[in-house]
Amino acid sequence: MTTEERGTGSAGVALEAVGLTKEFKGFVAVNNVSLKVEKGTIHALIGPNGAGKTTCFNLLTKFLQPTRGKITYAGRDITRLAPAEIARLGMVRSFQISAVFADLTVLQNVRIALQRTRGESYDFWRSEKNLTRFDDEARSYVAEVGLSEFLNHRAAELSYGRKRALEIATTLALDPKMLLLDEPMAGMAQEDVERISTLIRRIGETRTILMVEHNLSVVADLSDRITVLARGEILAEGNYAEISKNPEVIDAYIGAGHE
Ligand SMILES: Nc1ncnc2c1ncn2[C@@H]1O[C@H](COP(=O)(O)OP(=O)(O)OP(=O)(O)O)[C@@H](O)[C@H]1O
Repeated sequence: MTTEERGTGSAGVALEAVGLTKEFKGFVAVNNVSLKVEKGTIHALIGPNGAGKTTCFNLLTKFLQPTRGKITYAGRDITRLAPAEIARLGMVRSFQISAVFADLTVLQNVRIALQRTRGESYDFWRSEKNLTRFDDEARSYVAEVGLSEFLNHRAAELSYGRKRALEIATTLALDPKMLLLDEPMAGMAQEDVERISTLIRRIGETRTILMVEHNLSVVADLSDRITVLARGEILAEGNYAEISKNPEVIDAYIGAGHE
C-alpha cells in the first residue's frame, strides 16, 4: 500500500469545506465555515458550548445537508452524497458504542463489521463457517486497538474505555483512509483517556483523523492542527501553542464559562 492510498504523506488535502453554512429555521448554526484537513494529520474541531461543532461535524460526515457550501473529499465533490457513499470512498465516521453488540464477543463484533464491509449476506447468525474466514483479519484489528487479551470476552463485560476501543476496531474494519471521531473521550475515566489517546495517535500514523473533542489536554496532546469555532464561525486556526495564546480564543472560552 502506498502512503497516498493510506491517506498519509506530507502533501495534499483529504477533506475540504468551502463556505459551509447550516441554518435551522433562520438560526445560523454554522456560518460560512471553510477548512482544510491535510492528509495524514490529526485535526481537532473545538469551541465553547453551542459553537456549532456538532452541526459542523454532522455536515462534514453528511448526516446533515448544508444550506450552502461545498465539501470535497480526496478531490471529489461529496456535498450531495450519503454517509454510506462517503464510507465507500474511505471516509468513515466512528460508530456509537450502541452499535457494538453487547452479547457478542470482541472477535465476533469485528468479524461482523468485516463481513458487512465485504457486502456479504446479512444472515450472519446462520453462517458461522462463512464468518470464520474473517478471523485472521479481525484479530489484526483487535490487536491494533489493544484488545487481544479480550478476544473472547463479551462486549458487555468490557470497561467503557475498552468498549470505545472495540467500537474503533469495528470502524477500522471498514478500512478507512480518514476517520471522523465525535468526542472520543466523552464519559471516559482518566486511565481510559490515556488508553484511547494512545490508540488515536497510533491509528493516526497511517490515517487522517478529524475529531470533535472537549478535553483540551487531549486536543493539545494529539492534534497537528486545530480549528476553533465560536458562534458558528471559525475564530482561529493553528497548532495548540498558537490557538491557546490567541486572546479571542481565550475570551470565547471564558465568556462561555469554560475554565
Ligand atoms: N436541529 C436543530 N435545530 C435548531 N437549532 C439547532 C439544531 N441543532 C443545533 N442547533 C443550534 O445550533 C447551535 C450550535 O449547536 P451545536 O450542537 O452544533 O454546538 P456544539 O458546539 O456542538 O455545542 P456543544 O459543545 O454544547 O455540544 C446551538 O445554538 C444549537 O441550539
